Amino acid sequence: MQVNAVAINQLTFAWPGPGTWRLSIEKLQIRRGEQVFIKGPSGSGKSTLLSILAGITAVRDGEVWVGNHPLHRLSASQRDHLRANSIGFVFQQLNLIPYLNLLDNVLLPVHFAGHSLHDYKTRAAELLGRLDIAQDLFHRPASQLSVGQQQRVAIARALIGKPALLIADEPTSALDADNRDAFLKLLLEQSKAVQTTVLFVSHDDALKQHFPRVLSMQTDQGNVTTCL
Ligand SMILES: Nc1ncnc2c1ncn2[C@@H]1O[C@H](COP(=O)(O)OP(=O)(O)OP(=O)(O)O)[C@@H](O)[C@H]1O
Repeated sequence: MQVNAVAINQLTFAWPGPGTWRLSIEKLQIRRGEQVFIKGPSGSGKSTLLSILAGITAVRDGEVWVGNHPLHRLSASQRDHLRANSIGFVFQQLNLIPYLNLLDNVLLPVHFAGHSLHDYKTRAAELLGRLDIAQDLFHRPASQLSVGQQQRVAIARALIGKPALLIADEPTSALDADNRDAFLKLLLEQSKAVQTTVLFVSHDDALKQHFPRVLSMQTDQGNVTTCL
């Protein structure tokens, strides 16, 4: 049976507090291996949706599945476990640890997931090689890398555990057009190589041409966002 990478049914979400904004998604299915561009104006709920899918924000109304894991039924610690084992992240601030060397940065998610680092060292080196990072850089602190190299290390780090899902939140917004396209190409190629489903959020409409599927977050006059 084909299991979706993401399935949402009858989800309604509101942040606690006085705000009127709501997220309402009746049905959304993303197949394994799909590469999806998520767009929407500021405040439309893109980060909220990613936070729900990453299991950081809990849902009470509706169903949210990541693979065959029902996030709506999991405890906070079960969601932490799922996040550490099944989800990779790339953000605009690449969040490399400047004083750790490049290999150790790539291996961080393995460490957090509680796996043996030894088992992943070869894979980290292979991944960095595919991303065109020379071996003599592996033991340099991340702070000594160029921005382009840091981006490639961030891709390697996000994919080291072959996560089911890669969440990319505005990772290209600080880049010029050439760097942006190169980064995106590598991210999509390498995700495909490990069959990771990609959810890529950006304000930049020009990027949607790189993605087979586009989801649009739209907010109506009643301040309710849905995802089409
Ligand atoms: N932690 C929070 N607590 C309360 N309200 C929040 C919180 N985070 C976001 N919101 C509100 O939820 C709504 C959706 O915000 P969200 O950050 O998800 O939008 P976004 O599309 O990611 O915006 P941007 O593109 O500016 O990052 C907004 O009305 C915002 O003010």
